[in-house]
Amino acid sequence: MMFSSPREMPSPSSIFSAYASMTASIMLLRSMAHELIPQPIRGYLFNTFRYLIKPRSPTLTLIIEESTGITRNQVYDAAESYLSTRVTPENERLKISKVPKEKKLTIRLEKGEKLTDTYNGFTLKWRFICAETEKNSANDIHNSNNSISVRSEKRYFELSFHKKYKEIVLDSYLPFILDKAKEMKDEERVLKMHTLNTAYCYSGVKWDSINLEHPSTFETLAMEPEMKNAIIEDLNMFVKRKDFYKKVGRAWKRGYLLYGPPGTGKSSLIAAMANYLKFDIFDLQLGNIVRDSDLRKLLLATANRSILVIEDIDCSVDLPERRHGEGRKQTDIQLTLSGLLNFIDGLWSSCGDERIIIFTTNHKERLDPALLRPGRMDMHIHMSYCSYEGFKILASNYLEISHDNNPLFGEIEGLIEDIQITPAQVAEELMKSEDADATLEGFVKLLKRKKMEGDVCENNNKRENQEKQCKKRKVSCKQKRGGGNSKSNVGVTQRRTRGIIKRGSSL
Ligand SMILES: Nc1ncnc2c1ncn2[C@@H]1O[C@H](COP(=O)(O)OP(=O)(O)OP(=O)(O)O)[C@@H](O)[C@H]1O
Ligand SMILES: [Mg+2]
Repeated sequence: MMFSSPREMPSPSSIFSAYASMTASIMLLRSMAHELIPQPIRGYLFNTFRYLIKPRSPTLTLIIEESTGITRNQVYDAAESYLSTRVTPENERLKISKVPKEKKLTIRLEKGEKLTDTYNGFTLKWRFICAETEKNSANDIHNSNNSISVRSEKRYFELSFHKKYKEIVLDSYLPFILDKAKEMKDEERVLKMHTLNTAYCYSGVKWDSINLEHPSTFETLAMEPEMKNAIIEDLNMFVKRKDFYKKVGRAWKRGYLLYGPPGTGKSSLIAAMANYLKFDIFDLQLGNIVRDSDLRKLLLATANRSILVIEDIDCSVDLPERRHGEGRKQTDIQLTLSGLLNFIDGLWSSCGDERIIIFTTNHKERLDPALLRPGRMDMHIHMSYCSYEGFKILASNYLEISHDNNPLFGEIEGLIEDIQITPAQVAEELMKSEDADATLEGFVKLLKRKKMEGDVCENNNKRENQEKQCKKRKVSCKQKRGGGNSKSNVGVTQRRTRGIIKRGSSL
């Protein structure tokens, strides 16, 4: 269609006639297409045309369905947990529930609820959708008269964000949500302590479990900070090295030997490790196991992500004699600790992941050297008497005081390093009263008293040692003592090394 001059405006009648002729052409084309192009191709062309002319949206929406068909969708479950922590005052309807074993209330979004989250400085919009669907039951397809329609709910999340963040969302934001949800699940997990039930002695022993409610954590544990950090680092390294263990062909396990006097926190450290890793504890009291077959059965019944504890192994190594004394056949007794370790190694290499084994003893020197040789246990941890660092942790836990707000700390620092006092004894002293000053004064008196006793004891030991040395060298001890400056020994005590960690080459 042409206009007489480019400056001339088209008249309404000419616009109308142009529109009419364009519509007529489209109608003609449509009817020709109907005649000439088959239906499926026509549909395809129509959709393509629509796609091409549709205005582009900058937003990408991901649909996260509850199930993948066969199994649950982990992203959905993770998003559900994660979003419960992102609830804002904008939300109007939330679902709240609690089941008996859970510690906390569970919060979930109600259908239709929306949430806005930010990640790396950009915004993401979440919407929870719950759509009701109606399906005919499969059995009734052939029998339309009796067809039963089954109502079901389809639940999913819609996650919308700007398209340019697609990579970040897929590679970083969603993995972050998966990790976060795992962390939350671990936190909520109720840990179990499994002990042997000996009531089944004749039909074999079995595990009984109770909730592990030991409150010990690395924060409450009185230990040298370097030693504590070394243990935490070792545990962190262990849990993240699944692929490494697989690559080098080793069982994914770690062994710790805790040794030291009673009351220095060996059992507390085990509980702290379990609470930190969220691992269950299996407390294997070897004294209650009679047959190898029972031991095998018990070990097979332990779960992954667990700590197998064998306490007081210096007592357990006498097992054969004890059993023999009880009238058991020698053939029943094939258990030595290093034999047990080999056995566990073999078992866990084939069926076990993320296993920790901990032996404790009060007398390391009494242990079978085979157990102590390098490579047997990965870490030897010496739990020793309370140091000043340990005291500070206990004082803060029990009395909520620190060296900044109490002048007696200086005096305690000077005294405690020279005295053999276990953290258990310190804890007991600090629990005596709620009055922090009075408690610390009493504690200082106790340390002074102990120091007096300790000095006498240590000086006596020194004299005995000197005499032994003198005898060896066939020199008269009296002569030497007479010539020496005996005063120099008075009041001098040696500082003990507290908390030694020896690392064996890994198992
Ligand atoms: N290092 C520590 N840090 C904090 N508390 C401790 C520590 N050591 C001991 N305690 C306190 O003393 C109590 C007894 O300690 P624990 O049972 O851990 O000692 P243990 O070394 O296992 O003793 P045993 O050799 O007799 O089994 C604990 O419940 C805890 O209250
Ligand atoms: Mg103990």
